[in-house]
Amino acid sequence: MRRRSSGHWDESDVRIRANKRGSRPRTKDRPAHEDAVIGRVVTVDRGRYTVDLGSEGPGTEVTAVRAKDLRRVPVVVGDLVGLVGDTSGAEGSLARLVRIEDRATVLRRSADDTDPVERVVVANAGQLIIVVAAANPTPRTGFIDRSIVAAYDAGLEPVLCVTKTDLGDAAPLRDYYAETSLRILSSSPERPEEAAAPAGRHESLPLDPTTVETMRSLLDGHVSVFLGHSGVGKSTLVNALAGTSRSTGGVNEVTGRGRHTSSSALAISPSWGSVGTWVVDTPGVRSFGLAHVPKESIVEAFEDLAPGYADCPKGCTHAADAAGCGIQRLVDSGHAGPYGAQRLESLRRLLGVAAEDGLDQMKELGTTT
Ligand SMILES: Nc1nc2c(ncn2[C@@H]2O[C@H](COP(=O)(O)OP(=O)(O)OP(=O)(O)O)[C@@H](O)[C@H]2O)c(=O)[nH]1
Ligand SMILES: [Zn+2]
Repeated sequence: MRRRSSGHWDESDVRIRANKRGSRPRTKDRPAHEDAVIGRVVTVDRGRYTVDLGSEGPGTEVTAVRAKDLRRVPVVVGDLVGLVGDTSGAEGSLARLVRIEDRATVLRRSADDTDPVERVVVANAGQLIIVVAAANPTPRTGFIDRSIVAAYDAGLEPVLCVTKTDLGDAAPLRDYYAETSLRILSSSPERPEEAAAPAGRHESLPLDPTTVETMRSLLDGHVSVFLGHSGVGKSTLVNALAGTSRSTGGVNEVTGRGRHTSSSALAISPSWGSVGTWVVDTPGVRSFGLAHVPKESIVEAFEDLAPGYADCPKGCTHAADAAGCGIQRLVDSGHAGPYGAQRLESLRRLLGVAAEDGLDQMKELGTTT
C-alpha cells in the first residue's frame, strides 16, 4: 500500500525548484543548459558530487562541483542532475553541475536530540528498506515505527529487513507487525559459523541464495534506500546484493555503535538490475526525527490502529486520558490484535502524548501554564 506524500517542502526545496530551468525558455542572462547531460548523484563529499551518467545500468562516473548560482542549493544522493563541461569522467576531470531535476520523493529526518540538523537522507527513492538485526544490536520497534511513518509521509514503501537471524529470531517482529501490511524479509547468512567470526573484518558475509533471490526481486526496478542503526548489517547486505565491497565493521563494545562505519550515503546501480534499479546504503542512524511529519500522517501510518481514528472526537489527542478516543476503544475491543496496546503506546510516544512524557503532553494539549 502506498500512501500519498504529504507534500511538505522546505525552503531549500523551493529554491531547488526555482533553480530548475530545463523546461523553461532560454533567456538572455540564464542559459537553459540544453546541452547538459543528465545523471544521478551517487555520492556527496564536501561539495564534490559523483554523478553516474549511465541510463541503462552503471555508466561513466563523473566528478562535479555545483555551478556558481547553485552553490547554496543542497544536492543529495539520488538527485538527478544536469552536468556541463568536462563530463568525460577522466582522472582529474571536473564537470559543472548546472541543474537539479524535480525530486519525485524526498526522505528527510528532522533534527532531534541525537542530531541537531535536519537532513535529507536521499532523493527520488521509492522504497525504504528498514534494516534491523534480530540480535546484536537488539531491534527497537520505536525506531522501526518512526521509519515507517517517515517512509509513508515521503511517499516511500517501507520494507522491514531483519538481519543476523543466526543470532536471534525474527518471529517476535513478525508478530508485532502482523496486523499491518508491512513487508518483512529476513536475511540469513549462508554459513552461520562464519558469521560468528570476530567482528571488524572487511569482507561480506555470504547470504543464502534464497535471501539474495528474494531481495533482488524486491529491489529490481526501484530506488531502494537501506536505513538502520549502526552495526545492523546494512553494508553487509548491500555488498551481498549489489556485488560491491564497501567495508563493514563490528559493533563497538563500548559505544554500541558500529566501527568502520559508512560515513556517507552511496547509491549503487547493481549489474543484475533492470533500468532504474538503485540500491542506496546510508550511514548508521541513531534515531529518526519526525518533527516535519503532521500528526495525522503519524496516526495514518499505524494502519492497524487508524480505523479507530474515525471514531475519535474532534481534536482528540489519543492520549491515555483522552475522553472517548476511538483508537483506545479499538484496542480495548481486541480488533487491533494482541499487540494493540503496545502499538498504541508506540503511537503515543511518536505523538508526544505517552504517559511518561508529561512535558510533551502539555505541548500537545496546548497548555500554556
Ligand atoms: N552473525 C552475523 N553477523 C552479521 C550479519 N550481517 C552482518 N554481520 C556483521 O555485523 C557487523 C556490522 O555489519 P555492517 O554491514 O558493517 O553494518 P552497518 O549496518 O553497515 O553499519 P554502519 O556502516 O555502521 O551503519 C559486521 O561485523 C558484520 O560482519 C549476519 O547476518 N549475522
Ligand atoms: Zn483518539
